[in-house]
Amino acid sequence: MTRLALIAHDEKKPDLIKFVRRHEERLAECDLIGTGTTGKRLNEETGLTVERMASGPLGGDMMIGAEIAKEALDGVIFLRDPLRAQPHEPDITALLRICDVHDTPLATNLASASCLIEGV
Ligand SMILES: O=C(CO)COP(=O)(O)O
Repeated sequence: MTRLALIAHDEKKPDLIKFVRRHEERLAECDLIGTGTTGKRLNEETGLTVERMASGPLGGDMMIGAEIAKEALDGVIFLRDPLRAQPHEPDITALLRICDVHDTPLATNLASASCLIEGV
C-alpha cells in the first residue's frame, strides 16, 4: 500500500484540508501519516484517518524524516508557508534534504501535490 506523509504549516492547513477532501477517494487507498496538528485537523475535518506524529515544532518533521530514512514512505506532501519563518527551520531543511537523499517524491505546493498523488 502506498504510504504518504501529509504536513502543512498553519497558514496552509486550510489548503491541505481542501486538497485532501478533493482527492479523498485516491487518498483512502493510501496509508497516511502526518505531523501532530495537521493530522489532528485531517482526522477531524476529512473522512480519512491519519497516523499522527509529534507536532512539527516538537520534532514531527524529524519523525517523518526518520520514516524516509527507513525507506518506509512513498511520498511527502508538505505545504510549507513560504512567507513566514518557522522556529524549527533546521528540522524542515533536514526533512527536505532526506527526501532528496532517498529520492522520495516531495510536493511543497498544491500543483505539485496533484502531480504526486497521480504518480505514486
Ligand atoms: O510545523 C509543521 C511542519 O514543519 C507542521 O506541524 P503541525 O502539523 O503540528 O502544525
